[in-house]
Order: sequence, then structure tokens, then C-alpha cells
Amino acid sequence: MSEDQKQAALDYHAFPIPGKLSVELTKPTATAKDLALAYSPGVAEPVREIAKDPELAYKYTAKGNLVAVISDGSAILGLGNLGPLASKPVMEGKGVLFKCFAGINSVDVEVNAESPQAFIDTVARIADTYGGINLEDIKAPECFEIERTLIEQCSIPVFHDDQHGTAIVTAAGMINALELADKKIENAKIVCLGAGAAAIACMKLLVACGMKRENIFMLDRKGVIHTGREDLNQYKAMFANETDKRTLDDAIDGADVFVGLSGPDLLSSEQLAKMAANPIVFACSNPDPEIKPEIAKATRDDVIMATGRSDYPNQVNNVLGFPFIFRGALDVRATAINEEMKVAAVNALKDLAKEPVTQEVLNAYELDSLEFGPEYIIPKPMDSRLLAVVSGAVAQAAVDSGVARQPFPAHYPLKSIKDVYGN
Ligand SMILES: NC(=O)C1=CN([C@@H]2O[C@H](COP(=O)(O)OP(=O)(O)OC[C@H]3O[C@@H](n4cnc5c(N)ncnc54)[C@H](OP(=O)(O)O)[C@@H]3O)[C@@H](O)[C@H]2O)C=CC1
Ligand SMILES: CC(=O)C(=O)O
Ligand SMILES: [Mg+2]
Repeated sequence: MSEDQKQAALDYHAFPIPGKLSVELTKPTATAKDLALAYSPGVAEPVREIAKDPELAYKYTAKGNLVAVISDGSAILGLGNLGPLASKPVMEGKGVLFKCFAGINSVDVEVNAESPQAFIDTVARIADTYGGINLEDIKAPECFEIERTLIEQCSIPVFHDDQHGTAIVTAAGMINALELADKKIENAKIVCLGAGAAAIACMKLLVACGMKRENIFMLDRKGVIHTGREDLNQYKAMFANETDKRTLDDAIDGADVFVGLSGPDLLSSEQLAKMAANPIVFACSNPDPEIKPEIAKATRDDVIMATGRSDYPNQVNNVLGFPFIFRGALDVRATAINEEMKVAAVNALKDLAKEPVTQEVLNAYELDSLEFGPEYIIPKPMDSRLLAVVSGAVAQAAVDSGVARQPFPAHYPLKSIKDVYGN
């Protein structure tokens, strides 16, 4: 970003009031009668009801449309482990996206935990307050155990966005990109730079979609993950190949696909030049991708290129996932976000990219036209149809797979966030 853009970003966060979110009232508070209902003595009535039946918290409190965005700040975007407080702008940002795209209220919780167990204990103790928990920017490998344990301990959906949100959007974009590049998923040779939360989850979901595990070459800071390495955790070990490739230079030679979930400027134009014809490059590190689109396009004109950013075509970013996935999960009161719901989200996203682009989207992106093709492999976050199609697909999958505690909502499909309460 230019110095001007950096200052604009700081000013955006600072003025006219600090931060990006505030709390709004949903009930009248103008008179003493109102206060007698909102607080003492009236508030005692829902207290007594919820004490008798905890399910009534969904009726009498904001729980059912409230998600906690929780981080320890150990993997803030691609900026690294900068601690809980520094993660707050990102967590508030996730709250903005929950609200503006899916009408979901959220609170951000930045946890200063001395160990994964301390983090788990903290979250488990406050979980009942919320309708769902979105874990964010927690580094691997700790994130895997944290999520697994919290899913076990909590009766509400717990979802590590950097794993599953990213994987869902990546899989949707990848299926479309492979089609456009005339490549078959089962034959594609893929290089995944990064072996953390996002990378492991993305590669697992791509394998579930038909990619061959042995065609995936995953790299961490020490190079290619191979069977000869003795320093691998169990998650990286799942992707260890029997190969003599050791470096990104070795792995990228002839690769069909590069997925970057690592850090800035790690793929050179020389390395991109060595990829197969019609290469697919998802340089998804935020805010700075593994290779800049300008450099990639200047290196070769047959590349299908995506980044995690809003200011380039093809934004492969979990913003396309978590707001709508939680919307669908909350509205059927799902106990979990399971594989069926994730696959439903992948299909809804990939299919929407093939529908004609609406004028609303063209206006938002200041474009004259846009259609399914190398510059448009995945819907734009500003596409208001995402709310109906992704939330609807996720809710239906929750009902069909038996994790919904409420029927498919009568007020679906949602046309706008004004409809989320169904009245
Ligand atoms: N577009 C999107 O929607 C999303 C993008 N991301 C991006 O993915 C990246 C990783 O995030 P996340 O998985 O949550 O973080 P983690 O900390 O869990 O993982 C980071 C991984 O990147 C690897 N890595 C870092 N630097 C290098 C390097 N120089 N060479 C090779 N590998 C490297 C690390 O290697 P090692 O294991 O050796 O430490 C680690 O495996 C970030 O840039 C983030 O912005 C994440 C989520 C969503
Ligand atoms: C987008 C996101 O969640 C990340 O880069 O961490
Ligand atoms: Mg994140």
C-alpha cells in the first residue's frame, strides 16, 4: 500500500469514533415503564424462564443471532504472532462482515492465554453466551487441538474460519479454475506453500473433492514436506510425499496449481514461469500475496490468478464463507458445522459464479461487465445472492445430515439481511 493508503486505513479505523463496531438497542428505552421491563423488575421474568429451560435463552436473549469471534492473535492474517490485542482490528473486521453480509451480531474476544489448554478453558466457560463460536487467526498446530476439543465440549457450532472458511472458498474457486484451465482435478499437480491452519484444511478439502494426495507437494519454512523428515507434526505428516524434491524451485517445475497460504512475495516470477501451461495461482496470503498479480500477469498471460484481497479480481477469501455458513447454521440451530454443510457451501459458491452477474455487483466493483472466466472464478463478496444461496444450502445440509435442532426456516430464501428475523 502507498503511504496515502496506509494513512487512509488508519484514519478509517480512528475516525469519527474509534473502531468499526458498536452495540444497538432493539427495544424501547424511553420511559420508566420501558426500563421496568428491560431491567429491574421485568428482567427477572426471562431469568426465571431460562433457569428452568436453557433453550429459552434463544427466545428471550440475543444468543441465537450472536457469534463470538475469538482469537489469541497467534497468526494474524499473514502478519504472524503479534498477540491478542493487535488482532482486535481483524476481529472487529470479521464482526463487520458478519453484520453487513449476514445480519449476524458478534462480539470479538481476544484471549491472552498462556497455553492452548488455558485458551480452551476460557472459551468453554463463556461459550453458552453465544449462538456460535468463530475461532480466528490461531496458529497451527495448536489450532487443530483447540478446535477439536471445543467442538467436543460445546453444544453450539465451533468453527475455525482460517481452516474451514478458507478451505470452502478455495475449493469452490479451484473447481471453477480447473474447469477453465481444462485440467482434471484428479490429475492436477499442486504445490501448497504453507503447512499451517489454512493450508492443511484447504488440502484436506481438495482431496475430498477429488485431488490426489500424492499429487500435492506441501512446503513449510524448511521446504518440501517429505517422508524423510523427522520434524513433522501429525498434521504435516499427512501430506508427506516420498519424493526427492526439496525446495519450492524443485516442486514448482511443471506444477498445474500453486496455492499460497504462507507469507508475502515467496513465489518468484522465475518460479511461476516454470509451471505447466494455464497455471492456476491462488496467492492467498493477506495482506500481501505470495506473488503480486501484476508480476504474475506480466510473467505469463495464461495464468488464472486469485488473491485474498478485495482490490484484485478473484478474491479467494473466507469472507465468502463464514457469514453465510453461520447464518445457515444459526437459523436451524445446528449443533455443529459438519462436512455435509461445508460441501454444500462449496457447491453453492462454485455454482453462483456461473450465474449472470447482477448490476448491483457491477456497480459495487465499478465494472461494465463480468462473466464466468479467468477473471471471475468465484462470486464477489458484495453479491447479495450469497445470503440466499449459501445460507440456504448450509441450512438444508444441516437438516438433511441430522445436526439441525430446528426445521428448515420458513422465511428462507433470504432476500436481504432485513429478513433475518423472519418478520
Ligand atoms: N485468503 C484467505 O481467506 C486466507 C488466507 N490466509 C493466509 O494464509 C497464511 C497462513 O495463515 P494460517 O494458516 O492461519 O497461519 P499458520 O501460522 O497456521 O500457518 C502459517 C504457515 O505458513 C508457513 N510459512 C510461513 N512463512 C513461510 C515461508 N517463508 N516459506 C514457507 N512456508 C512459510 C508456516 O511454516 P512453518 O510451519 O514452517 O512455520 C506455516 O506452515 C496467512 O498469510 C493468511 O493471511 C489464512 C486464512 C484465510
Ligand atoms: C482472511 C483471513 O482470515 C486471514 O488472512 O487470516
Ligand atoms: Mg484469519
